[in-house]
Amino acid sequence: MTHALAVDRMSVRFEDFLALNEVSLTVAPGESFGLVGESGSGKSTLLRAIAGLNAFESGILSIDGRAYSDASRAKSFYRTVQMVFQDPYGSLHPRQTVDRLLIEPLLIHGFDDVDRRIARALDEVGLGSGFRFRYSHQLSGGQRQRVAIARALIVEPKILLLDEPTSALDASIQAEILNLLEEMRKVRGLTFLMVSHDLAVISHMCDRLAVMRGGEVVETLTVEQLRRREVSADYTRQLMVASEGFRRKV
Ligand SMILES: Nc1ncnc2c1ncn2[C@@H]1O[C@H](COP(=O)(O)OP(=O)(O)OP(=O)(O)O)[C@@H](O)[C@H]1O
Repeated sequence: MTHALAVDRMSVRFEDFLALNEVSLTVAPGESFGLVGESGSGKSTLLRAIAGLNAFESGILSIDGRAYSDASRAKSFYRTVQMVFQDPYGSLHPRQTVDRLLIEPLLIHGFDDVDRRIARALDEVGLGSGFRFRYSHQLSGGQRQRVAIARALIVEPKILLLDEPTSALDASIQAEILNLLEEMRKVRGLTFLMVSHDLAVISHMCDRLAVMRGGEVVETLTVEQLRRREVSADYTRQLMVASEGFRRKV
């Protein structure tokens, strides 16, 4: 089977600092794969390197069996792979209308039938056409993240890279956005690679996960193994205890 996404011994260096050290993982078509680990462990760096936002100094990235060896990405790459960032306030220009934000990727990728696609995208993310000519700064955090998801999905990608897509949102809104993403994945048969610091979110959303520490993958396991506590690395156990301790306090 061809993997939707495969990373083979990928390393990323920022000057003297090795932020990613020979990281390997594979994600099957339609799978949802999680990345967890303490702050600074390299989760975002991995996503950004896949998206071409950071160069990687060695290793191979394959998407649908096609290999990429550096940061250069053809436009067609972004029709297949889209990224949704943590902070919808930072990722969407505040002085642009929703219409403009959605039209841009359609024009870049040469789509026609723009009006119909925008209407459909807004319906799909639960906003509706009433939002089309609103400015991004007039929207709530949850509404902005819906626009960011619509913007990513409007070019009909196969893979979504999700970098803490709900952690900047209120707890009540987080579940709505996670449910929307899960619904989109099912309806469109998408593949997810998703970063979260929250093991409960990963366990709800993902099939498998990799635990990262210090720029390396400590272990890869299924969510079922995580639930049954069949983990082999002490570090994964520490993460589980930390997240349960936090949950008991709230
Ligand atoms: N552009 C950069 N220049 C220099 N160092 C960087 C750069 N981007 C990330 N780093 C460093 O690389 C390491 C990994 O950062 P990264 O953002 O990938 O961690 P993370 O696991 O996503 O953390 P968090 O959960 O806090 O977002 C950190 O030590 C960070 O300071």
